Amino acid sequence: MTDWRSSPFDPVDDDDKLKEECGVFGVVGVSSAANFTALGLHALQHRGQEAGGIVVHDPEQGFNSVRRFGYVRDNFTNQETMDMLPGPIGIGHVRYSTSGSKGATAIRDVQPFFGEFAMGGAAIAHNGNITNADALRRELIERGSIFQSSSDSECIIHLMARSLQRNIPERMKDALRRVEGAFSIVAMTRTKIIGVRDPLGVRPLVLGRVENTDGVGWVLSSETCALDIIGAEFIREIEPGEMVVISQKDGVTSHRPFEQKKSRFCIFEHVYFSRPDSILGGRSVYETRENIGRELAKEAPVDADLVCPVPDSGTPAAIGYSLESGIPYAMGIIRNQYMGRTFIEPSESIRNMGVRLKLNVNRALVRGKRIILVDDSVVRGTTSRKIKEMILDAGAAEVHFRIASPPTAWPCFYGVDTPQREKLLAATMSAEEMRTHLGVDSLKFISLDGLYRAVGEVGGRDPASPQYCDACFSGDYPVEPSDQVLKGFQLKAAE
Ligand SMILES: O=P(O)(O)OC[C@H]1O[C@H](OP(=O)(O)OP(=O)(O)O)[C@H](O)[C@@H]1O
Ligand SMILES: NC(=O)CC[C@H](N)C(=O)O
Ligand code: SF4
Ligand SMILES: [Mg+2]
Repeated sequence: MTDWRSSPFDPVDDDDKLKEECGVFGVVGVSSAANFTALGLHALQHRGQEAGGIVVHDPEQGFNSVRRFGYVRDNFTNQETMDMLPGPIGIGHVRYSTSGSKGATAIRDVQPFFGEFAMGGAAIAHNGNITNADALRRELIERGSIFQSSSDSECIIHLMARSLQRNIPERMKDALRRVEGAFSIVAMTRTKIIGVRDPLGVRPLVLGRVENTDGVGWVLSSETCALDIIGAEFIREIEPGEMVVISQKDGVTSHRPFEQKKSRFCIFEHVYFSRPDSILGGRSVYETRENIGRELAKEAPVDADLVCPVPDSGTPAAIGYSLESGIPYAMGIIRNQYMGRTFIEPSESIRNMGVRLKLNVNRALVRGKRIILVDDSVVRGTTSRKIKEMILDAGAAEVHFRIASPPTAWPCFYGVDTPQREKLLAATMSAEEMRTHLGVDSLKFISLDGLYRAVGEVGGRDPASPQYCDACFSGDYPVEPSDQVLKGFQLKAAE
């Protein structure tokens, strides 16, 4: 196996799932920024369940922070903790690691990160992944930086420290011009929150406005679902390559620190990561997923009795498939609501058990029926293989898998923790080999063009200049993952 991920700074590859990413949130101009941030992070919990943190600033008590492993609801609901976080301005982060330590192993890698500069303190929360982080870290360490964590995101703080600019937003601009890869960042100073998206806008970030007893407050969030929970109004998306600097006094100012580029938003946000009640690119994620299901039904029809989703993320696509095909929709698999979005399993047997703990077949419904199972993705095939066994055990006559994304054949280096390439089913098997491996009657994936049509690109994917990042399907990386290439990762062109 190629050891293209190993470096002293890399995590141990102990996990096999395509996991979520991180969620970032910030607010200014409210009486208790920590309460708003805790609510916002709770709404973004699907983006990261390993750990969460909040940093606030209060004119009298200065900066304070709490960073903990686990869920927001367990860490940021008790009064004692919240009393430690006073102030009208704050930012927060929920983490799924892509770099540095994984899981609940090193609290020092939990964000937001904080730095004290000549002009005052600043904290940053980062969603994404820096593709030249190893190179930057080496350079910074050689020049005297003392790192506190093993996270890629910490490089930004050190780059800011080395900048000669006189204020924090300008130092951030300097720092981020050196950073490659994907970043949606929410940062704060004593009086301002700052939101930035990388030039390609790979990760989402939105701006909201919240009226409260203290007047008008401003909010930055990974997704709009976190605006809803605090009663904030969705104003707009932060644009790719844009930096907004927001204070209660001056409102929102927009800056363009980078050279303008054509955007390459992550197409998988539409398929899986974002919450279905969020708005992305002017459209509800739910609506897009239903469209994906409709496209899939057009591309890959099959005669069957029932369309059943693999809950939760397969549900809207299954509804779309059913509406388009006219085959009735049914809840053939029931999800245990007490299981988190992703069950992190250390071994194959526990992994299989994880699927059983989370999903169960509705036996009475599927017996003797030809079932179409719709899921959003097949990564390693653990979920699909187990579900197929369970549904055949329950007496289904046929099982047809329909997948709402193309085969995942390449790792993501932009903020989603994917297994090594060798562990991705589609990296080593053709669609027919995967069908045999999973032991199903048929297996079809939506085409890349079909997916583009479903997200609103009527002409499909423009191969000369793709409208989205789709590297995990196409191997076409919009930013070269330079650290990985140095460690031996083979790009498609090199194969
Ligand atoms: O092929 P695999 O390696 O099994 O990975 C693919 C599965 O993982 C995800 O589900 P997950 O259970 O993580 O989250 P969900 O509840 O949001 O669907 C995804 O929705 C697929 O069902
Ligand atoms: N998923 C993410 O966006 C992770 C952010 C950052 N790279 C970390 O590992 O903490
Ligand atoms: S590689 Fe896939 S998951 Fe990663 S940013 Fe691109 S489309 Fe999204
Ligand atoms: Mg799933």
